[in-house]
Amino acid sequence: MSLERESTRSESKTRVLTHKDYRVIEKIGAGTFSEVMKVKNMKDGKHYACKTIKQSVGSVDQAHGLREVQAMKRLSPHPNILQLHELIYDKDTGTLSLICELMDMNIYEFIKGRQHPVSESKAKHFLFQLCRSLDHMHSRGIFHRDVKPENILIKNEVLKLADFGSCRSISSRPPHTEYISTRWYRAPECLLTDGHYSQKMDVWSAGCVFFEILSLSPLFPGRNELDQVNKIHEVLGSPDGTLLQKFKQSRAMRFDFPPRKGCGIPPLVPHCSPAGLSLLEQMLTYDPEQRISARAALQHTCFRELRVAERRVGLRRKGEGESSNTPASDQLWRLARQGRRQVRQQLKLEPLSRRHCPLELPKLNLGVPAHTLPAHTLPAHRGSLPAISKCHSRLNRPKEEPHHLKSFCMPRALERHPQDY
Ligand SMILES: Nc1ncnc2c1ncn2[C@@H]1O[C@H](COP(=O)(O)OP(=O)(O)OP(=O)(O)O)[C@@H](O)[C@H]1O
Repeated sequence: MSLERESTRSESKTRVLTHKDYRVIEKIGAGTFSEVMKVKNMKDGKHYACKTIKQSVGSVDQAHGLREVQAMKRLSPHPNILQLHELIYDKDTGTLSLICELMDMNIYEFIKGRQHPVSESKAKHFLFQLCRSLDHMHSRGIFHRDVKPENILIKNEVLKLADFGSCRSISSRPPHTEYISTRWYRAPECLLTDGHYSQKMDVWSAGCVFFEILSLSPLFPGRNELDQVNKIHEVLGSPDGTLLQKFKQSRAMRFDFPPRKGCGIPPLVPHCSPAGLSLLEQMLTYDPEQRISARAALQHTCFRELRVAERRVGLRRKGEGESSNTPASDQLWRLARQGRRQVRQQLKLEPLSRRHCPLELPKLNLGVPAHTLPAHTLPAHRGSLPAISKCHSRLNRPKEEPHHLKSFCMPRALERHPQDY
């Protein structure tokens, strides 16, 4: 078997190597479109994750054109983006494998079967890193479109966003016709418009993930798209007339919701601090234009301790000439924990008016082309959950509807059963 390996850094070099370069240790994950194995590099002795794409790829050029590969190359290196080490392409079978850094587990695995809630400081530390990865991505003109616990990987308190197979260029103009995002994490604009959504959809999904880490159950576990909208309205209420009108303008079919008041988010996470709740509510704002951006989220009061700790790590690193052995994120978390009591006391002393939630618009760097394979080689949608995922709540995690359901069934269902809302 001849395999071609291309370093992701020097794209011009292609060399033939044998399968002996990597030894498979065990299977660690599977998705609809890939299988992921833990492998050992026989040369450097290090362990990696090898993601083998199920669909065959026609050529090395096509492999480099895959949006997942393009996005990983464009976004790396970043402390919160999964690092692509190299690509391995088997000419004979058209099999493509992405050799990536190895992580311990995904966020779903981290929370499933837990008896005790994750502390808010830990959940915030994860969310901070997730917002950093999204801000980085959005500022480079790409949005992810499938942020969910299974696509967020962790190792030693460090979080990395993974699975860039659904990502899209921010500069590509809506309507987006592909079927995207996993139902429970799908933003209202994705559910209620014909593809008129943008990077704020990632912020919604991240808000759902934050809630899930805090409460150990999904916030909007819809059984289908119609039920998904219903679940959102149970909590947030139905959108007001102006917003509804805005959504309707970008949907071919008619839909109406009788006014409904939701229960709100606070009773669902009674243990969450006011600052945590404030950020959660801003991330889960129905109107994408009013929803906080990833960049503004990073400046939220909720992350003040982490920002302070980050500055301290930065200063310490500078002082040590960047030679610390402890990962920055570990140090950050430890420092944040140390400083928490101090900050809590400060917060008690501060007048309420100072606990504001600053808003700021993201700087978007437009113009990243979306690289896609021809339709016959690229899967039409990438929304389903990995086979290894098991139900951790009373409901099964969602299996995705086929593409045609997105286009036709949802509006008809809404028209036929407006009383459901
Ligand atoms: N670098 C890694 N380190 C450790 N585990 C990983 C790594 N990459 C992927 N995994 C595991 O494999 C699972 C599937 O990976 P991934 O989501 O990238 O595949 P996919 O086929 O694109 O999935 P999907 O069906 O969501 O599109 C992840 O949820 C994770 O548990």
